[in-house]
Amino acid sequence: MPKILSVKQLYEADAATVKNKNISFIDLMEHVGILCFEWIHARLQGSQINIQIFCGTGNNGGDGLVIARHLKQYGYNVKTNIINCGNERSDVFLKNYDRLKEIGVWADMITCETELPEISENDMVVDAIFGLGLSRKPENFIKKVIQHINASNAYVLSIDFPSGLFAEKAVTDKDSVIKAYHTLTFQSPKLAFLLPENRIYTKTWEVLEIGLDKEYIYNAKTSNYLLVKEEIKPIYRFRDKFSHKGDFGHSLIIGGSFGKIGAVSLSAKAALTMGSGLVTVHIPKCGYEILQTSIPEVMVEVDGDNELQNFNFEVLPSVIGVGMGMGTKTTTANGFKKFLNTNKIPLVIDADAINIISKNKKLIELIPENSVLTPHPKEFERLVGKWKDDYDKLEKLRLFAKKHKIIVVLKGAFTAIAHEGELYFNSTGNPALATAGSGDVLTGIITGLIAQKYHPFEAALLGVYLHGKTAEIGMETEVYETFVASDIIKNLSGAIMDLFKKEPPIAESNPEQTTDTKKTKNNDDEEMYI
Ligand SMILES: NC(=O)C1=CN([C@@H]2O[C@H](COP(=O)(O)OP(=O)(O)OC[C@H]3O[C@@H](n4cnc5c(N)ncnc54)[C@H](O)[C@@H]3O)[C@@H](O)[C@H]2O)[C@@H](O)CC1
Ligand SMILES: [K+]
Repeated sequence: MPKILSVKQLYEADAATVKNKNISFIDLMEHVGILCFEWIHARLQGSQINIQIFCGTGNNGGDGLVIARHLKQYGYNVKTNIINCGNERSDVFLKNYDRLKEIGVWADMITCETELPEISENDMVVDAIFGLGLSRKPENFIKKVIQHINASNAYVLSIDFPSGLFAEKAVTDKDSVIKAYHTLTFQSPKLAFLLPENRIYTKTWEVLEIGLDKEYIYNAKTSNYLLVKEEIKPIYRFRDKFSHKGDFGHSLIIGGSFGKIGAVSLSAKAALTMGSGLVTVHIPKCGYEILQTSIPEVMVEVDGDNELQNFNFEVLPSVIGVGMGMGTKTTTANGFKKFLNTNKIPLVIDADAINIISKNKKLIELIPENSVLTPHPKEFERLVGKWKDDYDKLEKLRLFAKKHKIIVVLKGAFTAIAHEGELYFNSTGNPALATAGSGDVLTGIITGLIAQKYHPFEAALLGVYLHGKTAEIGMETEVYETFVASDIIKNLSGAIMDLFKKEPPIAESNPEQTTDTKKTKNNDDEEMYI
């Protein structure tokens, strides 16, 4: 599983690479710079637009100088600007400064006194001011340069990080961070790119595999992972030829109220389509005919007139998905509490069931171990209270799931799945999933998987991944707006088939050979290399 490494680990990986691969740091930087150059060259194809490179004086700036040299040697129109306000310069920055001079290019020094260079909106800006080494928020003159770049409307490509964005803590001054169109980041996905509050700093991003020491990375301990196809594929289980429906469990979907029977229908249909052997719904009487007519494969039990009150189901399910469209009326809340007091069956808890629990936190203790909760951020906030920033939110998520021995699926872009102190960020999906009923379908999918004896944690990983993938498949023929929750169910089959689609062969990254990048899909409409 791609690990999300910390800043400390990335520096250690650098050092381990230099030591174990017998490569100097300057050669490693050359390799990295060439990868970035190739990325740009593949897109510009020799186009004579103006490229303005802004370099700091650390190693991120060093990367910028390597990129500038290679672009220049390929005949591009490059202007290199060095932000020259401090006294510190890294060795490899200085070496690359000399190498640029050797091909006859003198970089422009922008000091605190000089005018800022003009940037046209037709220029391309390469931002190599700060990367991993950002130690404080950019201020004064450097902040002015950043604001100047942001105001230009030019296409900005950031190297490793949008300058001014911290890798591991929240931004406190939004005006001191580059707003990039795209970021080429090195070796590991960065936690900062997965947080909604940072979405304004880079529209899209991708990871360039720069060939850092594999052994170091293999042994590095982390509690944050990006969930990609390679890790999901082995979770999926093929069916045995002699299997029968009894092998695939019985899902019970509990929820619905007058006017909200659709939510249960979607969950039930999703559980069924995901492969649950049997599906029963337990709903108020007002939904009986709707369900019997709309999904003939599903069995129906009723309770209460317009909302649930007794939770007195008769079937013996393998798993229960509960809460969708259920409402939070006192009668329903009381029935749900009684149910929690006696229930021992694993649960997938969503929507109003989460809201009822939030209003009476003692109920959390009644949730069976290894149950799955699927809140969206607002529901999660009702459960755990407000957070300071997105980093704080993730820690709350990690602790909450661990403390209660449950799995929490915090929905959103890069849905985070928390289990035993670890976080898994989903890489599939797009804004098409921001549609009514999308969450109800996810609950149904996870319920249907648990019914088939997937461990609830595996069911959450596989379910979230497939749910996201359906929207990517949908965008082959539709647009975000027209994609609806039923389309998720319709595309489930395609999402599973996609797990086994052959990818084009991928070359290993090696600092001595500089032509490869590893590819995987991510972000809304860009490809991510990992
Ligand atoms: N980790 C890796 O795998 C590799 C990293 N490389 C590059 O090296 C970068 C890290 O280089 P460095 O450690 O030199 O760090 P940076 O180049 O990100 O910045 C460090 C310099 O900026 C100064 N600084 C930090 N915050 C400042 C602020 N707010 N105002 C003014 N000055 C500030 C520091 O004092 C230091 O001089 C990476 O981001 C990447 O671009 C690559 O060249 C090679 C491989
Ligand atoms: K940068």
